This record gives sequence, C-alpha cells and structure tokens, in this order.
Amino acid sequence: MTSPDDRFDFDRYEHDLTLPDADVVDLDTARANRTRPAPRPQDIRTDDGDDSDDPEDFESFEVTEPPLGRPVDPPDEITPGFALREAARRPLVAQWLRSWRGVRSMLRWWTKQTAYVTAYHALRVPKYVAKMLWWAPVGLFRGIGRMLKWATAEEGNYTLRQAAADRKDAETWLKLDKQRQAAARWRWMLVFGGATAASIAGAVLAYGPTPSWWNWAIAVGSVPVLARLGRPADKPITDRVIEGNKYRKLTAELVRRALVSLQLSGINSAVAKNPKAIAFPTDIHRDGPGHLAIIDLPYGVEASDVIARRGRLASGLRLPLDQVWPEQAPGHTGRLALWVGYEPASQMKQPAWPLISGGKVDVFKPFPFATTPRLDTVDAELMFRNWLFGGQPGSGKTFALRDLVLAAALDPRVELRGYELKGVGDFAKVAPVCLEYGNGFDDDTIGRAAAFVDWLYEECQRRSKRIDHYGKAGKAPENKVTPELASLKGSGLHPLVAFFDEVQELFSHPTFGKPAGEKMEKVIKLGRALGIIILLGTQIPDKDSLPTGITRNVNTRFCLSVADQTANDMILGTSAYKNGLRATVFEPVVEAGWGILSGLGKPGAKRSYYVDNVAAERIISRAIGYRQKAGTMPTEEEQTRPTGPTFDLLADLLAVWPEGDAKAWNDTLTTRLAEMRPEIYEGWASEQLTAALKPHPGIKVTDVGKRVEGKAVTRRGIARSDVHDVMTERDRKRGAA
Ligand SMILES: Nc1ncnc2c1ncn2[C@@H]1O[C@H](COP(=O)(O)OP(=O)(O)OP(=O)(O)O)[C@@H](O)[C@H]1O
Repeated sequence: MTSPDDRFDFDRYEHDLTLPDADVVDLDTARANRTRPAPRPQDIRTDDGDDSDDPEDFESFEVTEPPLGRPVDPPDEITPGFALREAARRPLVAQWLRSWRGVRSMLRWWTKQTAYVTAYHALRVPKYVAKMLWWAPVGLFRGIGRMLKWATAEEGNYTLRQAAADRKDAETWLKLDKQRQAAARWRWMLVFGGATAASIAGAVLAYGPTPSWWNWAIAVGSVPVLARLGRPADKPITDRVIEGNKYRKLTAELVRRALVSLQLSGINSAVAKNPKAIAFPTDIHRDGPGHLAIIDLPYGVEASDVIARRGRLASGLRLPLDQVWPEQAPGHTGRLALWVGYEPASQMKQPAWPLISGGKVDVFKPFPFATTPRLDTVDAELMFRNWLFGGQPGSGKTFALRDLVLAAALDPRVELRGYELKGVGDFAKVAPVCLEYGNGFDDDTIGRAAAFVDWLYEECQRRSKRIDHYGKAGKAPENKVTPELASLKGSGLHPLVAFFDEVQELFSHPTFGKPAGEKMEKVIKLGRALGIIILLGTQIPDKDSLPTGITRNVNTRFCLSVADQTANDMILGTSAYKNGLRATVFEPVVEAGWGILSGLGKPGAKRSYYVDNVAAERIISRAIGYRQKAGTMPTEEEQTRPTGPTFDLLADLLAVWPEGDAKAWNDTLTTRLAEMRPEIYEGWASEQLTAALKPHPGIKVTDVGKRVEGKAVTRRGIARSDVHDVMTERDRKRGAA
C-alpha cells in the first residue's frame, strides 16, 4: 500500500509552492548552522555509535529543544550594580559598637547580668561547699582509679589485642603488647614519681614549718577539682542561674519558627514551598539592649499582619510580650523589623528625663519626650501641633501630658493656661507659671473651663487679625507664627499652651459639653498656625466624651493602655488597630507610661519619661527663674484661679432667700444679694443671675407665678430646693477632691 505522500508529485508542483519573494533555503545547511542547545540528560542516548547516520535505525531519533525565541517580556532582574549595592555587606564594626548608646547598653546589660550571676552564686556558697565536700572523696578515689588505669596503658590497646587474638594473629598481638609495655613503663614511673612527690608534700604540709594558709590554699584549689571528678554527670555542683524564659539571641531559625507559628496562611504556604521564603536582607545584629532582625516576609504578606499578632509572635519565641517588639521596617510593606530586648521592657530602667537636670526648651524645636523599647530618645514637638492623650485610669496619661506642660514651662515665651478636671492636683506644681489654672470636676470649674474654650476661640480671632497684619508687613511669610514673632514682645503671637486633663468631664457635661466641643474643634483647626497649642487628656474616648471632630483634627496622638479596639481607634484613628497599632497590649499601672505615639515620625510603642512631683517642682523652679529673667512670670493679679471662689453665689442665695418661700423670683433675689454684698452683686438683674447659674444645671430657671396685690404675676425664678441640692452635692465633691 502506498502512502498519500508517495502519490504526490513534488517536482511538478514545486514552483507553485515557492512564493515569489521568499528565499529558497537549503534545509541541510540551515539545520547545520542552527546552534544546538546542550542535550538534556534524558535525551542523551546510551547506545554506542553515531545513530543519526545509521539508515537502518528507525526507532531512534534526535531530540532537540525547540528553538527559544527572544523573551517577549524579559523578567525584571536586578542589575549587578544594584545587587551589589543591596548586597548585605557585613558591617566593618559591629552594630552595637557603632554608637555610644549601643556600647553603654551592652555594658550595662553585661554588668547587670554579671552582678546577678555573682550574687546568685554567692548566696548558694554554703550549699556548694557541702556538695563539694561530699563529692571530693569520691573524686579522689575515682581519680586514683583513672590514674592506675592510665598507667597500665590498656585503654584502646586491650581491644585491639583481643581482636588480634580472635583473628589468631599472634604477630600483631605481640607487637601491640610490646607497645603497651613500653608506654606503661614510663607511665608507671611518672605515677610513682608523682605519688612520692605528693607523699612528701603531704608530710611537709602536715608536719613541716609551712604556714597554715598553704593547706587552705591547696584545699580550695583541689577540693573543687576532686568534687568535679567525683560528682555524677547529671548532678552539677552549682545551680542553674536561669530557668525557663530568658533572653535568647535571635537566630534566623528562631525567627522563622516564630513566624510560622503565627498561622498566617501567606507565610505558611510560602514556607511549605520554599523554606527560604522568609529572608533576612541584613544579618541579625545587636541593636541597643537587644537584637534586631530585619525580615523580608513572603510575597504578599504585610508586616502589619505580623505586628497585629505580637502576642502569638512572643509565644513563638517563648518570651514575655514586652520583650518582643515587631515594627514596620522602611523599604516595602513586607519588611518587618523585629527587635527583641535582653529583658522585658517593664524591667528595663528608663533613663531620667534630660530636662530634669537642666536645659531650656524652644517650643519651635524638638525636645526629649519619650523612649523607645530600645531606650532611644524620642523627641516631641509642640509648635503647630495639638496633642491628644488617651488611656484608661492608671495608664500614665496625666504624667505624659504633664511632661509636655513642664517642657512648655521651660520656654519663657510660652503662656500657659489649663484645667485639670480630675481635681487631684496633678498639675498643682505647674500652677505658679500658669496664667489660668483650674482644678476640679464641680460645675463651677467645668463652667470656667468652658468659658476658657470660648476665650480661646476669641483669642484665635484676635491672633488671626495680628497674623494678617504681620503677613502684610512681610513678617509672617506663611501666615503662621514665626520664632521671631513669638519672641517679639507685644506681638500678641507668643506660643499659648492650653491643657485640659480629663477633658471628658467637660465634653460630656449636660450644659457646657456640646458648645465646648464645637468651639474646641474650631480652636484646634484655627489655632495651630496662630501659636495656640491644645493638649487634651481623656480616659473615655467615645463620641460624647470626645467629639469625633476633635479627634479627626488633632495631629499628634499618644494612646496609652486602652481596654479595647474601639477606644484604641478613637484615639489613634480608624484602622489603627487593624494596622497593628494596638495600645491594648499595654497593661495599665504595670506598664504605665507605655503607649502608641502617632503623628511624630513612624508610629510605634513609646514610653513617656517619668517625672515625679519632686522632679516636677525642680523643673518649675527653674522655669520660674527663666520667666522672671524674661519678664514673663505671671503676677498674682494676672492669674485666674477658679479653684477658690471669692464669693459663693449658692451660699449667698440661701442666705438671702425669702423666709417660707419654696420658689423665688430672680429680681427679688438680686435685690437682696445687692443689699448683702453690693461690691459683687450691685447692678445685677435677672439675666445676670440666670447667666451666673449656668454652671449649675441642677438649678432650673423657670417661670414662677405669685400673687401681687391680688393679681397673678409671672416672672423668671428658681426653687430653693434646687439651690440647696446643688450646693450640697458640690460641697460633697469638693470634700472628696
Ligand atoms: N512614664 C512612666 N513611667 C513609669 N511610671 C509611670 C509613668 N507615667 C506614669 N507612671 C505611674 O503611673 C501612675 C498613674 O499615672 P497617671 O496618673 O498619669 O495615670 P492616668 O492614666 O492619668 O490615670 P488616672 O486617670 O487614674 O489619673 C503614676 O502614679 C505613676 O507612678
């Protein structure tokens, strides 16, 4: 049977198949010219001879790789120059030796560790001595036994001789025995020599004229050695210093294990395919009092995914939570910086605040405010910033807020005004340099705090006119307060720091809360460029206690320990928790001062400097000195002190109340008040009394009807029981404070 190909007349149709413009190619030459790719192992034939020339061989055929075209889309390969730059070169000098801070923290850690180990063992010396005395005799006999065994030179040789005997190899056996005898000869000589010398030394020590401390010195030198020889291998003389959790030097393996233990599918599936999917672009190295690992996570895994699982990571490393500090590393979102301290942060001693011992502050420049887990200093700024401090009771927000107020006090240009609405006097030390200061959570103080917010708004308006004026004069190029304008006496544009601690008391107040919140939002928006710096501290971050308009506009936030995600995000902003900024990991009281600082560089965990009342007093006395020199110390007349009212309206009202009346008209009351204290109440009408009673929402000003000469007359008035109740409550609160 013929195949279809056999029936085709190639010669006849050849010219029809050749295209006019096409080249006629000699296929044999073209094939010969084609560069052959290297054969793959499976293509290499093992039969001998050149089969391609064998016309009889129909089963074998040449296998060549299909010719590869040019890559359509060449892979982005790292160019050699770039790769070289990126290559992790080992640092010439170890990282920890490069900075004084690194050396210091290393030495500090080492000294601390050595001191601890020394003290630990020193306490146990009696126990060690008893153990040594117990095991030393055993060691003596064991040592003699070992020496005798060594002298016979049987070790090793015996087995070889036995093997020769088994093989019936007499010649080898004799050679080996001869060797043993030669070795044993000089060993025995040494043993006898040593034993004689030891006996003589013993006799001299026992009966000779040697001082007794020699005996002690020899005992101290030899007993531990003998005890070491005598004790069983599993019973060390000394106790282990560290059990369980301890500092572990970070290794790539440890980090990989911990990351895999997070159960992040992106990490686990990548590592299952390629164990090197977790990469380390630089060596793990010492960094401050701990080790730092820079980690490139598998493709698609974000550093924030890991940061959000800090607890699991610490578990994977078998370390306490506050020893493990993952952070986003610069470069790309999948690069993680994992710092592991030598010891938990709660046990690391924070250095003292540099501003306690000396130094002025320029609010236009950064000053130390906090430390990182590595004990690096974090600088804060005040100018053109508003701050929000949030945290549950005992988180340390008042102390952190006070640090900023103390720093501001050290700049004599700064005007300080503030309210502490908790009423315990945390800011009392700062009061002497404040132009306005209030302390308490009674309606009176809260009312004044609200009035202060109104005043701040008016101050914004005044300042904006001044800025406009100086801007036209070319002295405020960006229509902002400049250091020159701030220092210019009489410019009215000096920095003004207004602080409100426990501000939730103000914003959640039934009367003043809403308007104060709205005004504060405006002040925060307008005041920043005008040199007005608002510092707010709150413990209840919900929309009533802290209007969202305020949180949105505050540019610097310090979120200390909070109970839940909602509180966390109220302070740090939406999605902060999701992005791994979680102040919920800090424990109140135990980790007081720790929080997430955002708005100043890279957000992360920071601990505010701890300044106690004694140190605060020292700082303020220095601040008073600077202010007196600069002529900016507020005089007593200038200072507003709402804590001790010069008159007590409520008490005065009760004193002048018309006998037997449950309700009284405002007019009647103001007339009687003016009679009693004309210096204060002279000229008061009904409206003044209504306004003065505003801080006391418990006293309702209503229409009160009375009969005057037989006719019913209605005027604005109040009830005695309201005044009485509010006054009792106020006095009770004051007593508690
Ligand atoms: N940076 C810090 N380092 C160490 N301890 C601190 C630090 N800050 C505060 N503390 C301690 O924590 C305690 C509570 O601090 P603080 O009064 O500031 O907390 P708070 O959050 O304002 O709590 P509360 O609302 O109950 O007043 C302080 O008495 C102080 O001893």
